[in-house]
Amino acid sequence: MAICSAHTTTSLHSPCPTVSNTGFRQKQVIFFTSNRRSGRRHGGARTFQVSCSVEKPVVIGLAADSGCGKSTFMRRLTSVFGGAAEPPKGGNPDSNTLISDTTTVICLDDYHSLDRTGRKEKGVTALDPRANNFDLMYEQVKAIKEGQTIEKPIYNHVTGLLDPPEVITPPKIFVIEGLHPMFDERVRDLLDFSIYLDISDEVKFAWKIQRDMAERGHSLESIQASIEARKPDFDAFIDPQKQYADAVIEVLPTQLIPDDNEGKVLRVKLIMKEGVKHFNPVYLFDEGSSISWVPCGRKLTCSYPGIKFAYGPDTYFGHEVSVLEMDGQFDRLDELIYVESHLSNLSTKFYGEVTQQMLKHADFPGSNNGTGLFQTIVGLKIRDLYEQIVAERAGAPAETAKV
Ligand SMILES: Nc1ncnc2c1ncn2[C@@H]1O[C@H](COP(=O)(O)OP(=O)(O)OP(=O)(O)O)[C@@H](O)[C@H]1O
Ligand SMILES: O=C(CO)[C@H](O)[C@H](O)COP(=O)(O)O
Repeated sequence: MAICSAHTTTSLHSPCPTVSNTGFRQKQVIFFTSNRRSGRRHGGARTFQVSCSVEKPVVIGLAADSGCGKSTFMRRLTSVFGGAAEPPKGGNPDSNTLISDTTTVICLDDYHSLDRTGRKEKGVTALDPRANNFDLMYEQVKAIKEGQTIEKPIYNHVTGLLDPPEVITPPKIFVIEGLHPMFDERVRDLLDFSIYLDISDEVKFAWKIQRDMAERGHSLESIQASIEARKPDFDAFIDPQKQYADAVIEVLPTQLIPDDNEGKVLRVKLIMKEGVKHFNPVYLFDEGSSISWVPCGRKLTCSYPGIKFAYGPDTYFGHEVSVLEMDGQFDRLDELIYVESHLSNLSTKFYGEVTQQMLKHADFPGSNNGTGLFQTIVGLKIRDLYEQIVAERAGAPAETAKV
């Protein structure tokens, strides 16, 4: 079993033992501290007493712009593993980290090297690599992957300052989510699986308005200005990461309503890279064929503008991919079972698990459309990938369900 949990005393840089060991060991912790005013930081090693064991975390990267559904996706992923995720107990109330029994999700905003004032003074956005410490990101993700405990900085979104670091111990599944998980080649190479949430400008705008106007009291003009100010850096540093992703969830305006500008009905594509170890793309009806399917009728209730699925092979940044697409939205979530029964390679443990997950989180954004459906499916694929990696390490073939 994997987890190295930190206590508060003890020794130096030793990896977890190579045999299962539930006793305490002394261990080096890689950390960085920062000066709130200057944004300058220094690093070092502190020693902790830790309990170690052999299993090393599987590392997942999730990239997207701010406000594009990363937190919602993470809640769906954690739920697939059966637990609820919470901030570290007794830690900084403004921590960005979420921990469940199986997963630890860290937010890469914590590797901002410049605080809000520092960025303003230097005239750079948080998306600019110069505002982020990729060396530390790499060292700490690598350390976690090797089973070591780290002391990770915290970027406080409430104050805009860099807070004192928090201790992160290696979980079974370590998720790094944020703006740049695939930007730095060294970090990218540590990922066992990567996902990019590709939200089109029109949809991003609609979601931002919904959240920032309704929930945060921002004006329409300020939301528009903030999106436009970020756009050059988004195009230069964030968007190109999608070429490296093993799965991309692309969210576009519907094609079912001519000239739709409401952004409520969505066309969502799940782009799955072929040939990725431990990842078999989902397919509709017949693997490798090109399919167009309108399921509305006796088994699926559809009000205007209906629902349309498509599936087929394609290329994406020179890679062979399979693409599953859903345009439209569900009227009745319980009827999703009809769609689920026509999909294969879902990596569910039992018939209807996708539908069950979707019903469980019917109140999450996107539960009535392809965003929720594909996020749930990717969550199941990650569970499958994790189980295969663990079984491989143990020298046994994974007992994975391929419903
Ligand atoms: N699938 C979806 N359908 C509709 N709206 C969505 C969807 N996903 C997210 N949103 C909207 O976007 C907002 C942000 O979602 P979420 O908090 O999951 O994104 P995030 O990427 O974690 O944001 P941030 O990085 O700013 O914390 C939600 O409050 C909701 O308004
Ligand atoms: O792009 C972002 C990722 O979440 C944020 O804008 C960035 O982290 C800066 O945060 P804040 O706006 O709170 O200073």
